[in-house]
Amino acid sequence: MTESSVPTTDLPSDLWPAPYAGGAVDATVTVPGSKSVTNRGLVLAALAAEPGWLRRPLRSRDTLLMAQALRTLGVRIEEGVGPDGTGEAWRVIPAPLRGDASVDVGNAGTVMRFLPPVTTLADGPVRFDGDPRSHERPLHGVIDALRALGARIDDGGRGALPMTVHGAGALEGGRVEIDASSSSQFVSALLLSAPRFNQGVEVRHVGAKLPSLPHIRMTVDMLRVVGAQVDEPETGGEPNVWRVSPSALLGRDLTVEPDLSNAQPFLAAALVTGGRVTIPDWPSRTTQPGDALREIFTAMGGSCELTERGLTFTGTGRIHGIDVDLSEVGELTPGIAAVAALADSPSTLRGVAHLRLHETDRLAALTKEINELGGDVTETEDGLHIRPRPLHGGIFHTYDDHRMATAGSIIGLAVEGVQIENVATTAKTLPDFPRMWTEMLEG
Ligand SMILES: O=C(O)C1=C[C@@H](OP(=O)(O)O)[C@@H](O)[C@H](O)C1
Ligand SMILES: C=C(OP(=O)(O)O)C(=O)O
Repeated sequence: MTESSVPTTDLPSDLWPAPYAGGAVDATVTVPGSKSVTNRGLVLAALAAEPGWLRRPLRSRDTLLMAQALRTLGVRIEEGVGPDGTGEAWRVIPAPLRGDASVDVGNAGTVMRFLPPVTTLADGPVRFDGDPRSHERPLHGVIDALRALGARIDDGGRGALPMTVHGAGALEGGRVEIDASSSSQFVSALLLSAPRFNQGVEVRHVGAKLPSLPHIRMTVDMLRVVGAQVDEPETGGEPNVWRVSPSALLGRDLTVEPDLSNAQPFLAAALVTGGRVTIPDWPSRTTQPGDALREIFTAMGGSCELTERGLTFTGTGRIHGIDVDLSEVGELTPGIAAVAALADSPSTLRGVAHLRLHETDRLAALTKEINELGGDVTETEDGLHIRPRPLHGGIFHTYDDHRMATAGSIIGLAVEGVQIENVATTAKTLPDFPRMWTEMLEG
C-alpha cells in the first residue's frame, strides 16, 4: 500500500503545442473517475461508523488534496486494489477526527467547502489555506452557516481563506439560512457532514438563484447511499430547503463513475472534427452535469448513442451555435464556448455569472483568449455572446484553470498553431490530459 504525494501546479509555465486534428478523430477514450463523486465519497467514508471502499477513484490534484487532508485529521486511506483484485480502490478507515492540523485546499472548491464542516467535529484547531486564488473564492456561506450552527471560526473577518476552524469534537447543528447563489457547494458542504451534527441540519437557501443543482442532487443521492435520511425539494420537500437527520453512516463499497465533465473535450473532438468518440462506462443514470452534453452537443450538430459499450458521439463536421442556460451545468461552459467559437452561427451562453469566481474569472478569461485568436466574444451580465470568426494560432493562456487548458485544446484541433500555456494545470482533475489527447488523435 502506498501513499502518493499530491502533484502541484508549480511546474514551469511552458507552452504546449495543441495538436491540430487535420481529419476526423475515431477513438475510444477511457475517462478517469469523477472529481465530484470521489471527493464526496472520501468525505462520507471518513465520517462513517465503519470502513468503506472507494473503487476507481480519481487520482488528481483535487482528490489527492482531499485524501491528504483527511489523513491529516486521522482518517486512514489505504491505496491499493479492490476486494475483487481488479482496478484501483482506496480503503477508507474512519477514526476520531484529530485537531491541531493544517489543511491545504489548493484551489479545490470541494476541499475548501466540504472540509470546514467536517473539521468542526475534530478535537482541536484546523488551519485552512491554499493557492492564492483560494483566498478569493467565496466561502462566506459555509463560514456564516457553521457559526450559526455553533462553530468557532477565525477568519480575520474576511469571510474567506485563510482561516482556522476550532473543532470542539461535536457541532450542535439545527436550522440555518444561507445564500448559495455564488456556489452550490455551500449547500453540499453542510449536508455532507450533517448526519454527524447533534441535531442534523435544516438548510434554507434564501438567495435569488442557485447554480449547479445536479451537484446538490449528487450530494443527496450519495448521502442516501450511506444511509442518511434526507428531505429535499425534489422528492416532495419544501422548495430550497434540505433537511438531514442525525444518524450513523454506513461504510459502503462505492464505484466512482467516469468524470463526464472531463469527457467533454473528447466528445467535443468528435463534434469539431466530424469524427467519432466512444466513452466506455458512461452511466445510464447519473447526477453528473456532464450528462447534459448528450443534449447540448447534439443540438450543436452531432448525434449520440448510449449502448452497453458506453456513449458514442458522432460529429458531422458542421457545428451550430446554441442559445442555452448553463446555470445547472456551469462547469461545462469553457468547453461549450470553445466549440461555439468554431460554429457556423452565433451562440449565447446564459446563467453563469458565478463562473467569475471559479478557478479564474472564466467569463473574462474565455473572452480574452478566444478574442486573441481572432474571435468575437463579449461578456454579458450572466454569460457570453460568441460570434464565430475565422481564428488563427497564438498562445492560449490558462490562468491555472484546468478547463481553460482543455477549452484551448478543443480550438487547437481546428486551428493550426494554438499553444496552450501551462497545460500541466489539467492536473487539478485530469493529470493525464496531454497524453490522452494525443492518443485520441492517433486513434
Ligand atoms: O459540488 C461539486 O462537486 C461541484 C459543484 C459546482 O460548483 P459551483 O456550484 O460552485 O459552480 C461545480 O462547478 C464544481 O466543479 C463541482
Ligand atoms: C469549478 C470547478 O471546480 P471546483 O470544485 O474547484 O469548484 C470545476 O472543476 O470546473
